[in-house]
Amino acid sequence: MESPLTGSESRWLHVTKSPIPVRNVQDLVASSDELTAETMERYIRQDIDRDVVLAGHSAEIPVIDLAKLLNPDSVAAELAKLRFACEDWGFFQVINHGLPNEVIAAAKHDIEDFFRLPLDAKNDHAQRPGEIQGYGQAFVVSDDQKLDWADMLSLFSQPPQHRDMSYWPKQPHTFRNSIGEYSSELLKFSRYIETFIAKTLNVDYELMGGNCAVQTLRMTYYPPCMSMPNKVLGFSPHSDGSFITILLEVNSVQGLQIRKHDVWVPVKPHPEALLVNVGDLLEIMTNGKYKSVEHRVTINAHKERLSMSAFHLPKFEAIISPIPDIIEGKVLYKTVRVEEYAKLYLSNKLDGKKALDFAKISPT
Ligand SMILES: O=C(O)CCC(=O)C(=O)O
Ligand SMILES: [Fe+2]
Repeated sequence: MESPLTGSESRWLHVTKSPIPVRNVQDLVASSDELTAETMERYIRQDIDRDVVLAGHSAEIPVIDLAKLLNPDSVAAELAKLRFACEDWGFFQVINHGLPNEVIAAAKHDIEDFFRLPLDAKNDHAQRPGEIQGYGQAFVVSDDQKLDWADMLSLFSQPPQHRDMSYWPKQPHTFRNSIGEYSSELLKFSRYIETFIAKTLNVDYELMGGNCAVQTLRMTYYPPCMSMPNKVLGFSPHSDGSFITILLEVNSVQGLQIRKHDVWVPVKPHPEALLVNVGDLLEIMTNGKYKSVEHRVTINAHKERLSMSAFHLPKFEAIISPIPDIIEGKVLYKTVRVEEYAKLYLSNKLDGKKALDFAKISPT
């Protein structure tokens, strides 16, 4: 079947291809006799123990109530909370998000089912040769070539037009429907959140999220690591190259940590909430007022963690720059084309620097 993707969308798929061949972690864990010192070596990080982790702080991640934002009596106070969350945390939980429970339940169910499939069944999705790496350990390779202890499925999604994408996994057979529904509902939710974020800045929605046309979904499975859970990372420290990211913590197993004042703060999954974070492009547009905060995922000795991230981006042709009305003082970020930024972000050629650093205007 001919891919219905348009030019810029298929370019996105090209840039997400894995730069190095890597073994599928879930498969590796399943055949435990292969977990030798040699195979583990690529995952072990000697220095994670040195990082300070602040337990007991997770409850403080702001909780925003979408119902209160939609109520004229409570909107002002809730917007103040949202503004504080974006400035101070870069992360917030959203309750009363409006996604139907059954849509979330069906998506969670199918994500769990997908990762339970044997490897060749996961890979069984029609795709044009060489076009995308839909399933597998993708581009998450840190500079020292240490690998992340995770398996992932990345789907480019822009419902409802692209339900006919040729690379949906064939199993579970309800997957395309459940993930498609979730994706459509999430898009509606994101419009609200982007509108309210624009309101916290007193700018026009069209200037901000109004051009967020692209939603990419990434489902991640973090296998347990019995032998050395404190020596591997599920996801290396990074900030998201999106405008905003919306995370569904599929089975509510803890693992995500966010960096705040140079310590890692664990995020306690909130079963009723969606977790939203500020991405690099929103940081650029707000001239640094809203922070795209670094985060990572740790591994549990006994429990698997499953999550689904939805990255919201403006279309690839869009040009991003600090919005004049928001700038206080100096302009700190360059003007970037979304496509260029996405390529840089995914290129793994950053010499230890974050993509965001390249968008900063260096002080003269
Ligand atoms: O799995 C998670 O909790 C976070 C995943 C993440 O940070 C990402 O997909 O960018
Ligand atoms: Fe992330």
